[in-house]
Amino acid sequence: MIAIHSIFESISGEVGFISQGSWCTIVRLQGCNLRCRWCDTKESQSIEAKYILSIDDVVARCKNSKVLLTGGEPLIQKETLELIDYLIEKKHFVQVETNGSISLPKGYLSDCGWVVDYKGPSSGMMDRMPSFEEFIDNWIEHRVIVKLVVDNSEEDLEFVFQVLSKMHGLFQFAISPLDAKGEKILDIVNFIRERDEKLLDELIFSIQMHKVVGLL
Ligand SMILES: Nc1nc2[nH]cc(C(=O)O)c2c(=O)[nH]1
Ligand code: SF4
Ligand SMILES: [Mg+2]
Repeated sequence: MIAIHSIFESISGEVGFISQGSWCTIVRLQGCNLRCRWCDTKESQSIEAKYILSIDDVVARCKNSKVLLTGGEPLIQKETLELIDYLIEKKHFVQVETNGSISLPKGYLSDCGWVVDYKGPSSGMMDRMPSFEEFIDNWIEHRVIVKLVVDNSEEDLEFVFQVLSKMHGLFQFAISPLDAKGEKILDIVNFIRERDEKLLDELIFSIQMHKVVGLL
């Protein structure tokens, strides 16, 4: 059984393995171990679930061939791995958004794409992140985009530079500015360009398309 906040159809609104702008089924899992200052899904933080469903039931409700698992934090429930495996067995393409604080069990591999946050200063959750070494060790064998949700404050910009300096070449990186429409992207581009222009080659800049168009 698995705790679910909601299952709905929407646009894949952010950077990921399901192309931004594609229609997909979104499964929002209930419960999160973090409390980011700027969380945009506070209703999914509590572990009190509206729905406790069987894995079969969740899969039956995934109408689209593309399924995006988000939260909350999907990896606080061990059943999530079972859900991923079963969706893949049923021929869905699966993308999981996870907050970066939780490691996968050793030896667990799957065909899903992972969008893994590494939380920076503005989240207030940096102390919950693993070291860069642990993070690399956990994710290096998986299909991963590392997502940095940041604003254009000096400390967030410095953080972006530190993460890219330590882990560049190992993952694809995405920068998702805190304003859904991306007005801060230009400041972030200019900052990185001044520090080390080559780092821009590894970056995807993302806005939150579902919010821009007014979808859930
Ligand atoms: N990638 C991605 N696409 C989304 N589309 C709608 C979302 C939502 O949070 O409602 C969402 C989300 O959380 N992530
Ligand atoms: S990890 Fe995600 S769901 Fe959890 S508090 Fe942070 S933004 Fe909200
Ligand atoms: Mg979201």
